[in-house]
This record gives sequence, structure tokens and C-alpha cells, in this order.
Amino acid sequence: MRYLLALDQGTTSSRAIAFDTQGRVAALAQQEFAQHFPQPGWVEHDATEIWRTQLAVAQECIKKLPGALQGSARAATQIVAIGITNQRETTVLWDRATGRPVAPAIVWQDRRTTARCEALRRAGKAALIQRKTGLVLDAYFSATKLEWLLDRVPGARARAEAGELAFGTVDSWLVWQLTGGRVHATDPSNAARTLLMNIHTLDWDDELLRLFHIPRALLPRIVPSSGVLAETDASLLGAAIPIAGMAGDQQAATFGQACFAPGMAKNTYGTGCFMLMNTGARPVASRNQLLSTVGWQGPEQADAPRTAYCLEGSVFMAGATVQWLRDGLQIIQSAAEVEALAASVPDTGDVFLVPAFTGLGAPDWDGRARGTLVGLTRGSTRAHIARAALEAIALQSADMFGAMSRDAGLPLTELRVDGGASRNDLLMQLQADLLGVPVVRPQVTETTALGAAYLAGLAVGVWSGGDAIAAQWAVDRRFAPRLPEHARLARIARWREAVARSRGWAREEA
Ligand SMILES: Nc1ncnc2c1ncn2[C@@H]1O[C@H](COP(=O)(O)OP(=O)(O)O)[C@@H](O)[C@H]1O
Ligand SMILES: O=P(O)(O)OC[C@H](O)CO
Repeated sequence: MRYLLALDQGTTSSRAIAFDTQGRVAALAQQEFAQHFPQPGWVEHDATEIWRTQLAVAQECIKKLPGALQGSARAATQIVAIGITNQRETTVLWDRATGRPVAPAIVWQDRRTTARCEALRRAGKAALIQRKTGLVLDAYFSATKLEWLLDRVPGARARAEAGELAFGTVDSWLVWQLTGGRVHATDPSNAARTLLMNIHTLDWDDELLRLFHIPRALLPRIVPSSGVLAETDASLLGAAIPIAGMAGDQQAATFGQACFAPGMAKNTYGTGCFMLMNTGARPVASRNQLLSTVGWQGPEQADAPRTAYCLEGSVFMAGATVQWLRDGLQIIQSAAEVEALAASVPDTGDVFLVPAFTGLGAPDWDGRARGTLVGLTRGSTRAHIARAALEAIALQSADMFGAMSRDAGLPLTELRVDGGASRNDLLMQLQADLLGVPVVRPQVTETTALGAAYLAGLAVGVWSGGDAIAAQWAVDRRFAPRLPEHARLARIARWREAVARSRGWAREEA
């Protein structure tokens, strides 16, 4: 048998999934790792632990591969290529000589550089940055995180200038480790999230490097998302395996959902919510506070542009809101319980939860917004709060969907969904009701990993092109909207009132 191995390095866990050539899951292994919150608003990962867990799950997944070679030393020879996909923006700085990180990785959710972003905005830099990178000037992205590390880690700036250190998002970090420090590379979908790459030239931009005080010597080479880059060190997985695909997790999910035609969109419900719409061969500048970003850069093909761009809406708290109900409020014991609790009441009783726990992303972009629960009465119960939490996930997505339709200049006709919380049927029904268009869940919801496997498989000839991949996409369930249009719009308007109450709350010096 031939398999593609996807390494899916997410915010809360490292996963490895082997797919067969029909795009079906053949084996899966997963390990959670520690989240560090050393100060309010800070979120860190230990990059060494990221690598250790990622390697362990890759090895475990290979052991689990079905067939005659199961568990044998030769099992890895069935893997024809590896695709890497990863939490994006998270910033790793390491020593080229030892391969060890010089500081904890600063995670995409970390807000410590909010004040720096505000200063740059006051200095009038936001428009330049949006024009070149397609991004909003926000602490979410890598550049100010890397600048912070260079300024605060003793000796880091001098060592960076001397070429002794390497920067990378998690894809680069994994490639470095998988190749025993031979290859320092990233792909345009990840580089597009750093605030350092020009999305028009697809190269690091000198003006941006100067603005953020980043020495070029730190940066990885930018290579296509689909293409053989290197072979893994044979001692790690039991064979030298080509690394042939690499993309940020949300772009990989868009690829795995076969959103190949302009106008096709997907939403992933994980820790956060990320809605991406394919905009074709050119970036579309958003007029509604969305991001323009690189979808992927593939091999040259007759039926698809080499580089596909996307519009993206990023919401920081989606499934994580459910985690907060479980771990913070402790009104449920498992994430799955939220569905029955929320379904035990017919509506929220006009209670709204705005989950701005780490500020608000698209389309409000307010680093100082904070979580807000409004509309409580003596009749409010934990069921109303649970339902308000699910509605909040769907309402935030409805905001992004509205902005996307306005940017695209055409009404979107359906939304493909995936991610852990997309298993929640009530949430998916609420989503269809609040969008006013059908929500479609595919049979394989591991679309992030699947997208990475497809990118790798295309490069080594397992799939011939987008059509062969799209033919494997199959529907699990379609949720049709049931709410009358006037009720839908009224609900969204009421939600916007709640959002307004959450804004600008944090006073601390970020
Ligand atoms: N049935 C459910 N209803 C709502 N949220 C859920 C459900 N199951 C899982 N989740 C949420 O989904 C998230 C996990 O999804 P996953 O796609 O694995 O996330 P990530 O890749 O961001 O770590 C968690 O935040 C969890 O709270
Ligand atoms: O790890 P996830 O699935 O929460 O995705 C994180 C995003 O890539 C952050 O931009």
C-alpha cells in the first residue's frame, strides 16, 4: 500500500494522520502538549515539546499503518511523501548550531505586542502594511513577536545579525528538525502570516524588515507549498521520506475542502474559527477588515493558477469558548456535552456571550476588547449561557461571512465546514440559520491534514490535479437555513450591540 503522511501541528496538539490514495484516514496518532500563560495576555509553547510530540505521533502513526508490514521496521517505506501543516504565526527562534530554541515560542494568540502595534498604527504604518502584506496591523502576526524576542532575549539581536540564529513559523521549525538542521525553509502560505512577506512578489520585503528591525540572515527560504523539498533524516521515522507539501493549517484545510474555484469558502471550527474564500490568482484587497493571504503555491498546472490567494476572516475564540465553559465556568464536563445543554432551552433568553477573551479578530480587530456576558436576568441558567456560547461562535462566523460577501461583491451560496466543533449538529444548524445559506459538512473532517497530504501527493504524482482531488470530496450532512430573513438580521443586529459593549475594555499596558 502507498500512504501520504500528514503532520498536523496544531495549537493544542500534535497529530499525524496517514491517508490512503483515496483520501481516507488509514491511521492517526495525537498528543496534546502544554500551554503556558506566564502573564495575562501571554501564550507560549515549548518548541522542543512541539517537536518531541510531533515526532512521537509520526512514529506511532507509522506503526499503526494497516497491512502486511504492520508494526515492522519497513512500515515507513509505504509512506510516499510527507505533508506538513501547522498552527500559523507562532514564532520560534533557535540556535542554528545546536538546533535548540533560544526562548519559548510566542503563540499566535499572544497579545504582548499590542502596544507596539498601536504605536506603529499611530505612526501611520497600517496602510503600507496592508498594501504589502494583505494583513491588518495586529499582534496576532509574527513580526512584532520576533522583534520582541530579538529585543528581550539577551544577546539575541547581535547573534541574529551574525547569522547564528534562525527564525521560523512552526512549519520551518519542523522541517529543520526533520532534516537534521540541513534545510531552513517555509512556504508562501506561512510566510504570508509574518507581516514580513510581500504577497505580490512572494518574497521577503526589505522595507518591512527595516520597519520591524528584522535581520534578513534570520529568515528561511520560501519554497512552493507543493513540491519535493528534502528528505527526512532516515534515523527519525525508519526511512528517508520526501517532504513534499507544506502549508499553514487554515490554507491546507481550504485545499482539503477542495475549494479550488474562486468564490468557494470553508470555515474551520477549532480553537478559533477561520473562514477562507478562494479569490483566484490575485490577492483581493479587503474593504471590510478581512485579510488577504496566500492560499497555496502549487506545481504549474493547466487547470489551476500556480498561486491561489484567499480572503480570510480569523476569530480567536470558537471551540476555546466551549473549553472555557468546561474548564473556567465548569458548567460542562466535556466539550461534547455543550450540545445537549444548549438544546435544553429553545433560545438564549436574549443572553449574549461575546468571547473576546483575547481581544477581537475579524472584522473588529480590537486587542483591548474583553469577554462580555450581557442580558442576564434571574431566569438565566447555565443552559442559556451554553447556548449563547454556541451562538457566539456562529455569530462571529456570520460577521466574517457578511464581510466576505461584501468584499467578493457576490453573495456566497454555501459554506463548507470542518474542525472539532463542526461535529456539533446544533452549532451547524445555528450557523446555517444565521448565515441564511446551507452549511455543508464533508465525510472527512480532518481536512487540514488531508489538504497537506494532497499538496504532498500532487508533488509526487499520487494525484494528477485539482479535479482528481475534488472527485474524492463527499458530503456527510447538509444543514439548510430555517430562520426567516427578518429574524436572522434582527439577531445579528442584537449581537452587534453586545459586541459594542465588549470593546476597548482592557486598560493594562499591553
Ligand atoms: N461537540 C462539540 N461542540 C462544541 N465544541 C467542540 C465539540 N467538540 C470539540 N469542540 C471544541 O473544538 C476544539 C477542538 O477542535 P480541533 O479542530 O481539534 O482544534 P485545534 O486544531 O484548534 O486544536 C476545542 O476547542 C473544543 O472545545
Ligand atoms: O491550531 P489551530 O487549528 O487552532 O489553528 C491556528 C491558526 O493557524 C492560527 O492562525
